[in-house]
Amino acid sequence: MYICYNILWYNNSKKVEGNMIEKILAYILACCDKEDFDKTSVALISENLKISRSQVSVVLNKLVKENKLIRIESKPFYFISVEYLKEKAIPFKGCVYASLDDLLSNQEKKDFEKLVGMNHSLAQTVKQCKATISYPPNGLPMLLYGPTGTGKSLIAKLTYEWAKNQGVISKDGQFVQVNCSEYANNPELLTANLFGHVKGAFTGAEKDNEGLIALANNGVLFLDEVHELKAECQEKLFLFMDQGIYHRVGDNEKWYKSNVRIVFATTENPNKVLLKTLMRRIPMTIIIPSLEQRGTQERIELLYDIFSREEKRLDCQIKMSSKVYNALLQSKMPGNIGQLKSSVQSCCINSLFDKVNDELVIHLDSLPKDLLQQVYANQKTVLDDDEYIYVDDLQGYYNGTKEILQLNDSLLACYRKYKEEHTSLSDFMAKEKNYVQKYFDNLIFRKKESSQVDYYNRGVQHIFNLIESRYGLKITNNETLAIASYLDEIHHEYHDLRSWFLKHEEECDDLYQLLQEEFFRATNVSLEICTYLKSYLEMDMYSIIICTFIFYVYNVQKDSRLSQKAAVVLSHGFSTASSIADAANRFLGQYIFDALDMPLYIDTATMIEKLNRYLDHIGKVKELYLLVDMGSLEDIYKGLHIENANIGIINNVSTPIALEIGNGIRNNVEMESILQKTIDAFRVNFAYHIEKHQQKQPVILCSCASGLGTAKKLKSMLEQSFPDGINLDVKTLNYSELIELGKKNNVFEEYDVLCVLGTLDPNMEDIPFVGIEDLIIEDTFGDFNQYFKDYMNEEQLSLFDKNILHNFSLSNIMNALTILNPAKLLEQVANAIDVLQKYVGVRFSNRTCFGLYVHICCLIERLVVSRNAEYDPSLDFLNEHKDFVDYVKKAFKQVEDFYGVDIPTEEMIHIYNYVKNN
Ligand SMILES: Nc1ncnc2c1ncn2[C@@H]1O[C@H](COP(=O)(O)OP(=O)(O)OP(=O)(O)O)[C@@H](O)[C@H]1O
Repeated sequence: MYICYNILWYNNSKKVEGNMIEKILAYILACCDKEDFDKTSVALISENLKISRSQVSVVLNKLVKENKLIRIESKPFYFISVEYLKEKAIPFKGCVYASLDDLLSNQEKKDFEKLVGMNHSLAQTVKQCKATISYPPNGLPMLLYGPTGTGKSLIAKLTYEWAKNQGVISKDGQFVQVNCSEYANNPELLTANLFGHVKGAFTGAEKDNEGLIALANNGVLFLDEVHELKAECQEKLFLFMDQGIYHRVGDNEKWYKSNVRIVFATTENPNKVLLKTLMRRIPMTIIIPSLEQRGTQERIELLYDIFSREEKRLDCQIKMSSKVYNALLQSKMPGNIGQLKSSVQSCCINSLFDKVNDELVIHLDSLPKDLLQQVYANQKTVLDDDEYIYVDDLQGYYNGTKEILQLNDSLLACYRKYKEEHTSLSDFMAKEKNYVQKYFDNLIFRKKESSQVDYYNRGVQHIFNLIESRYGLKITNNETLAIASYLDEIHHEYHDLRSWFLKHEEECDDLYQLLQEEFFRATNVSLEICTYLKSYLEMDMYSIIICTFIFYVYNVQKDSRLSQKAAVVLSHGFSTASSIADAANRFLGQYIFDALDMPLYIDTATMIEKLNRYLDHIGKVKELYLLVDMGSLEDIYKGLHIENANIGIINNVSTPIALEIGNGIRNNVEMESILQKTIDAFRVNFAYHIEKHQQKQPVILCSCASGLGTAKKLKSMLEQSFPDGINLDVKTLNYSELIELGKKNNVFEEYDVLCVLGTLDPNMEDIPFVGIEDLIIEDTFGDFNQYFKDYMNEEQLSLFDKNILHNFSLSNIMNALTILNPAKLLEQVANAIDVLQKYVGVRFSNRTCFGLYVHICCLIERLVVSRNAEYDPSLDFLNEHKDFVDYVKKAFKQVEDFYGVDIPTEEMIHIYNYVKNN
């Protein structure tokens, strides 16, 4: 549909196009001036200006993208001029609104909109409050539990306001707040105030008092600091909570009724301070996070919220020095948001006399004493350059381009470049993969402790277990966590993401189309992941999210050790091949077949071209099964660009044939017998052909980031592990050459590299990597022998396993690899790694620990031996991962001092990669 519009669009001359845009803009502005907003629908613009609907549509979309129009998504859509909104000083954010009311009447924030963090750290809290207060028929009691100053009272009040605005409680229902701590020494008075009393009930009770419970009838009673409520008073509440009836103090005869929703709040552990019988009656306990748990963005937003109120109150602009800003942003505040608020207010009071021309300037000396002390204790803050920050600027800081939107922008920019400059598809993919990988890496290292992330994490784990069994695609725990954090970002930035997407929808769909055509398997896997996620999270999976997953999966997929065999159904017709492949994959319960749908009248050359593009993307395979519908088998295989693999082609494909072949592939049956068995079973008129390409000699490549010396020692340990009579070749290669030249290294030209064995994954396309740690740990070394199945019989394989287990014990490796005292070195490195785990806040798996032990021990030895070697300072890495470098420095200080070495930044990158792949 879009393509069609585009053709029309470009067919018009520029001048006509310019006139048309002007005309439409002027028409919409005139309608807005007359407040005839509903005359700006596509149909009415087209009718009044006599321009075709499709042209109007294209212009309107373009103008929304350029921020000249706002789109109101009612039925039908209509459009508001941004010039008009600016003239009328009507504030707006984003370019799409659900209704005109949303845009025009929603200027004053109402109920939860006043709560900073409602879409972020408090999103779950707000959801819980809304659900509890509106639970039929009369809401349920709830308890807000969190440290002082975290906003419990505010949340209670906003819950009440929300319920009133939604009509959950009636307009006359009041919010009645009682602070139980004020009555700590006089519990009887609290009882009398709550339940009311009759005249003469106690000394001083000169007249009847109906009490706060009666006052809160049809509204909300908020009992703050409920831990101060004495046990007798808690007990008195039970009957009221159960049946809504009570006696006034001094009158045990008459029953009173009140319909009240109760919200409790406490700073103390409710299970310790409240009666169990009371806790039983409160079905919902909502935990409110501390200021520290809210994250920097939200803290800035809070600062903006508090400061802008002070600006209104003082009727002036406020600016603060960057030191003040840093202190307010970074200081520890046990009193949480309450303390942040009072600190800001005290800054304003202390600076009041420095007000010049309606501008209040806040310097460091206006900070409250406790913050000032923290500033002096933290030299870094004091040494910052002094600049001034206006309160209005803060908005830009927390609204600043969100990382997820930045990622999307980068993905689209790269796609645009690919289209405009016709760069190669593989370069384009490499760049896109990089953006996604970098983004996910950052997520791994960002703090992400929230119940929401935990929830996503469990879901992602479950989904990837399913994906692993179907597609053989494995991801690490860290990757699961990164995906969970990505979903958390989607959830938090949903509104901005949605606006972004609507603005770029057409381009995202184009990108998706390209990926779908070129990257079959990654697209299929991603679609399946997104379908699961969609039902799990109940959120729309925009095409840009699916594209992100495609890039991600494409990257992970290349490491998959199961991709040694590929099978593709190739058939004429709109979706014949896809249908066969899809049905077979479903029956087999595993993803075996890709599909290439071919137009009916495609010639053989074009078909082969398409097939070759497919082969380029699937990477290295040892066996390729081609299931075709017709055509000469010879013509096809002769044109294929595939090396070092056997190709089995069979014609007259159908679903049963695909099933038979898929079953053989799944059970690892040899190619020839699969195809012969299929022919025998179906006995129809079809043929197969196997094209055996000459095999290069197999080789195992040892290459270690810790140096060529380590690689050579590994080679000899591996050779000693081969059973007698096995003469597989093992070669070594310098790690930096491997990284720099990749598959252009001669060894790849001459040999069929089965896998790379070493200390750090060189991340090579299609070449599996086995870390030494995989051989040390019994659970994972089993994966290693799969590369030798074609070269050893069962008996030899089992002997090989035993030898590996014995030769590759940690102590054997250490003894073989270092000349330093291995036990001492290992102990020191292990201690340092323990400390590093604490700093980065991530627990390393056994596998990562073993990998790091071997890698770092070898590194230390290398540094000791080549003390004067020069290293690249890797400034980019230093800048991007300052914290990590600091952690490593601190954790390894003792090791460095003991051996008199300095771990260079270049090496930190390797350590970082280990931790990242944890
Ligand atoms: N999320 C928020 N957005 C905006 N302002 C907030 C937020 N949370 C708290 N505040 C403000 O911080 C101050 C302290 O909040 P509040 O009194 O509600 O905390 P509390 O948890 O009830 O404290 P306490 O336990 O000491 O009674 C209030 O002025 C409140 O308006």
